[in-house]
Amino acid sequence: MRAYLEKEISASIETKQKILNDDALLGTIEAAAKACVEAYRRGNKTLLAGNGGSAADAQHIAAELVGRYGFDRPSIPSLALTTDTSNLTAIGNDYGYDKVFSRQLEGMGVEGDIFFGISTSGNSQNIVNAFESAKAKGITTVALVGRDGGKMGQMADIAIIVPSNATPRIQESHILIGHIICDVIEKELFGDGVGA
Ligand SMILES: O=C(CO)[C@@H](O)[C@H](O)[C@H](O)[C@H](O)COP(=O)(O)O
Ligand SMILES: [Zn+2]
Repeated sequence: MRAYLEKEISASIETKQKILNDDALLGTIEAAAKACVEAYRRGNKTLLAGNGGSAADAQHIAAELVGRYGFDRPSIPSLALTTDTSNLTAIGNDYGYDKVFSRQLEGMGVEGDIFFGISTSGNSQNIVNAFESAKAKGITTVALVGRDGGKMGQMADIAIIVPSNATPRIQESHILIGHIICDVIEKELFGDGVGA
């Protein structure tokens, strides 16, 4: 058992070490954080969606922004499209599960917003559809994905592709990256900034 636990923890660290060593990948995280800061400065918001564990990540990130991440400051607008069971069940029932995020995005997203689609495969159809709706509305798309990036990695304005094929390892890196982006947004908008 102990050896197995050590192997799993090492695999998580190795995935994060690969991110740290990948200059281009760090550049995509930086680009996403900058896009969010610029969107907030012009009065826009962020929207997020994912399935399963990635739904939890979407909600977690939105809550860091609306509530607080590291220090007290005004609320930062962010909406997870995974939380309203009336929307999810009505849209799923009437239009199909593959429309549960795109329909909400069409109703609540406005030009200049940022939409984060979170998926380990990059191929969840409800997020692929939401990316199409986002593009039609002038909403910037950020893919937080893994493996080869999937369809979302090809479609997104900014594709953050975690270098792993293991779903849990990809998710662990997604929340690390999500936390860092929240931290940068908070410090750039209401703190001393994070430097160049
Ligand atoms: O958290 C996990 C597995 O670690 C699961 O709940 C997982 O998120 C679900 O199977 C998702 O439906 C997978 O979708 P995706 O990451 O390919 O978009
Ligand atoms: Zn999981």
